[in-house]
Amino acid sequence: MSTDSPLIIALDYPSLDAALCMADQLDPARCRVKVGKELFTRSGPAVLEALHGRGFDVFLDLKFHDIPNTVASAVQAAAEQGVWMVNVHASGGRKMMEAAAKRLSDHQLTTHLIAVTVLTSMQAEDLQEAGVSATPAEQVMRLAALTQQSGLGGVVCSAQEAGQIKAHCGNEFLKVTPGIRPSFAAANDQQRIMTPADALRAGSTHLVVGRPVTQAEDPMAALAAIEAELASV
Ligand SMILES: O=C(O)c1cc(=O)[nH]c(=O)n1[C@@H]1O[C@H](COP(=O)(O)O)[C@@H](O)[C@H]1O
Repeated sequence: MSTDSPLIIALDYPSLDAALCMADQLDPARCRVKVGKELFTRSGPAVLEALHGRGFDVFLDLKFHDIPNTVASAVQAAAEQGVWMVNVHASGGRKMMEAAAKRLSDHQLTTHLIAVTVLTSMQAEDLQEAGVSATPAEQVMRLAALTQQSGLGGVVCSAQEAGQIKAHCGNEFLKVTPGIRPSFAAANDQQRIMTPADALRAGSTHLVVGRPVTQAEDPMAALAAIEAELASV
């Protein structure tokens, strides 16, 4: 099943059971789900099978970053398990991204391949410490352009950069934005944040939401509040 909703719920849980407990409250017609490093490392591919069996589109968020052949093979392995979307780190460079994109097209695999630009938990001083003198916005734009030139279909960025990416890379290029924080939620470890409605207005094509829903006292009420906010855009 696919959905028109831009929402992707991050199932950041320490076990398959906990993730499926949340998934069973969600509706695949109203959102997609994301499987990240903790859950996948604990559960393995079983979680993908379980979520696909429940009708969800799955974003496998393992942020591959390695030599071109290794990343291409990992992306192929993900796509062959039927995931809707998979990601790599754009800072792995053009050759790595081109190899991954080529591997999917050589095997007629239609999984969306996107690249993380600058993590939403980072701000200017974090980049400087890592030897990058550009501002987060400049670095995101540089990596988004490189991602598009390398043949990928979109990026992970913060919603604060989505508008500029839309202007330079077009409407079709996906802007998947974590760091979404409704007014009722805490920022946690996120730095470059935006509310759901503002993120959609800014040009995000997909909104990744984790703790504001999964750690809420009433997750379904939190999700409904976010949906109501998005309906007003
Ligand atoms: O690739 C990602 O999904 C990602 C990239 C990024 O820059 N920032 C980011 O937060 N994420 C993921 O998005 C989710 C955000 O979760 P919350 O902060 O709980 O809403 C987590 O699963 C992160 O791993």
